[in-house]
Amino acid sequence: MAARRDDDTVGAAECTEMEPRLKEDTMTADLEASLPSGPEDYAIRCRDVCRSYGKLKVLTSLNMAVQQGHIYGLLGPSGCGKTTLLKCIVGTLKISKGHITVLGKPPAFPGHNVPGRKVGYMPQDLALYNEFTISDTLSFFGRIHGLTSKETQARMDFLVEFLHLPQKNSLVRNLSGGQRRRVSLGAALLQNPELLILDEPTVGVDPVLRAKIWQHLVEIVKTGKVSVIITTHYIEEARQANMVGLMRNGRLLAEGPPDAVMKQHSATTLERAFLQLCETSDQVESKRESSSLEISPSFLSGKDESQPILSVGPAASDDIPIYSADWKVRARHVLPKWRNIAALMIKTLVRMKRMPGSLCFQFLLPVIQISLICLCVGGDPEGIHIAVVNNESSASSYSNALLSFLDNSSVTQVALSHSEAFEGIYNGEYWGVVGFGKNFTSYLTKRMIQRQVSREVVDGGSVHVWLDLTNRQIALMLQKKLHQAFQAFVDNKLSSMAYMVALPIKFEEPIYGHMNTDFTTFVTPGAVLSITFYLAVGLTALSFVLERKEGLLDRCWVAGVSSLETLLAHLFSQLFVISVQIILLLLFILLVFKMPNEGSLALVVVLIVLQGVTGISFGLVISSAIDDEQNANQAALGIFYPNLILSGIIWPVECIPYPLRYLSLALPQTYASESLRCIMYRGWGLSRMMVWRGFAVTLGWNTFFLILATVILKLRT
Ligand SMILES: Nc1ncnc2c1ncn2[C@@H]1O[C@H](COP(=O)(O)OP(=O)(O)OP(=O)(O)O)[C@@H](O)[C@H]1O
Repeated sequence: MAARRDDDTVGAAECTEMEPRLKEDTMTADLEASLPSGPEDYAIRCRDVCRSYGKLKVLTSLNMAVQQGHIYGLLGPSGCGKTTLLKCIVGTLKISKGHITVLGKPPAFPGHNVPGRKVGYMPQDLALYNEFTISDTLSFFGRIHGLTSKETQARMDFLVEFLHLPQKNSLVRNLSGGQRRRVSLGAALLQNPELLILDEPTVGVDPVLRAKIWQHLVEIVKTGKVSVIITTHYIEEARQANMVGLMRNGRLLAEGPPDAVMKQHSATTLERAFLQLCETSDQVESKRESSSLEISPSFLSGKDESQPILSVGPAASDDIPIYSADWKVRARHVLPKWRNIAALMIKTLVRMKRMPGSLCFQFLLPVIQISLICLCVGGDPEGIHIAVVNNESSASSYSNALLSFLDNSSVTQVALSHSEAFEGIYNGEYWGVVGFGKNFTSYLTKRMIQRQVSREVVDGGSVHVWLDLTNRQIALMLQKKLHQAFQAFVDNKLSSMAYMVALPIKFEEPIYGHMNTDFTTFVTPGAVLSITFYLAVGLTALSFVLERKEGLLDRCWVAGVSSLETLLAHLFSQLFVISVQIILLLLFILLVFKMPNEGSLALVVVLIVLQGVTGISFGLVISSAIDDEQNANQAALGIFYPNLILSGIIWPVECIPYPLRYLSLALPQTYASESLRCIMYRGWGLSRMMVWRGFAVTLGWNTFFLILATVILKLRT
């Protein structure tokens, strides 16, 4: 550890430097603290640090120095900016102005383990995974810090005893508020960090344990290798700190050893000294406001405000060194660490294991959805009532013969008189009226065997149909069923001579597909992609939102996990879920619903998996960009319907008018659905443009979404 000097005069000298700025409050500091000799002796140095939330200035030109091997108590009223300052120090918040060094380098400097193993951070929020046990929690952070399981176990045993934690296998969600705070403190202490940053660690902790925690902090800093910065609302407990910084309205009012601060204000308690400082500060403020014309320009400069009334820290104007790292270190810093990815993946899997109901639901949901689509969409309507007005009375008439060929499962015939039939269709009771004239049999026979017949014979020998066309699918089905019944009737009556009454258009065997291909066959490939995509969006859209809200994202970041590692870990663990979903989906559509697959099953699987990855990536974009669950849900849901409609999944793209069609073609599922249909129904491979472009578009969207999510996450942490 670098040498420190004990010098009572330095602080006084530095205070003297400030005299012109705060003449009326001249305070001769009687400082007993050992002062550092060089910049490397400071665990933390903040110079001219500014930070705002929108228009709200939270930190204004703040200067602070935490010496190596010291406990620094950061005190101040609620809302004065303590948490904001700590977040700036650990690098989870960016400062708008100024300079911060932590353990000798700026936070997040390449190759510097801050954030990382060197810092133990206990945020104000609990930032714990509720589904974890105490043991899971400490093991998770142990893995991230690269501790061996033996080391983690040893530290865990110590911390459980030291912090009076319950059984290691107790679930965090079942612990009391105070117990959770202690687990959170344990996670910060786990890897024996060089710098401990503790945001109100003693809230909700009983006085005995509070004293024990302070005793532990005092002990660990004794080695000189560990420094601690701690915020607390219990001002008096900070007397055990080597230094205290009293903060108000985003700046330090005073910084010095607790005894010196108390002596300065002839106060018997630190709390009293703090109150006096606040009063003095208020008086200075009001004096400055009332006699602003008499005050020297230097008083008015922003820098004055930044200087604590009592200070032992270095002058803010010290030269700021330029830090550099060679390209290898930079490259290593950017590259994701598999250790962290593995730790995060294990974390997700453990959480899944702890929620088996939710996991089963996730696995079964796609199967339920595709089953509903196959069962309910695209099939022929059944039990459709039609009114039959048959003016022929003979049982052997052609009308009766023809009606006997009508598919009874789809069409229910109701024999009625002409007036009843039309009254029924007008009342919405029937979807159609089928009428036969009284000479239908004789006229039809004439039509079939005579070369030339009158219009009256043609008309009388025709089946007359009046349809309710308000439901196109039902009307189309009735037309199809009547044509099929007539064809079957002709085949039956004329057998080999049936060709004589055939239409002059002949549909040969289809090149691809089957004569009786239904709408379900068209919908299913697109539906499979759409289900996979949206379930993946749903799985990930909230992942960061909740973690960010609970402070978990920040905590992991301070532990040294990068944005890219977080993204990749989410991607890989969700891949496991979507793989199971896809296997179940395929089993159902191919084996249960017997959808044809003429092409390569491997291509089918790869395309569906890639669409799942696109969904995950898109979910990650939502999750990175949006803070609030409701907004994230709305974004995921809001995009669902337009995408479904525009992707040609439920209706052909060819029906979409220009220029909307260009938008449709650019969407992730339009070409992909077409590609999947080509593979499954035409048996095509990757050499066909219609197949490979589905893969290309999907890969393009994957890359775009992943880069976008990484950039957003990086910018926001
Ligand atoms: N994300 C945010 N967006 C907008 N304002 C914020 C945000 N976080 C904090 N603030 C505001 O910044 C100010 C300082 O907040 P901060 O949490 O740093 O205070 P604090 O001193 O830690 O308070 P406490 O002791 O109550 O935790 C407060 O006025 C707070 O409302």
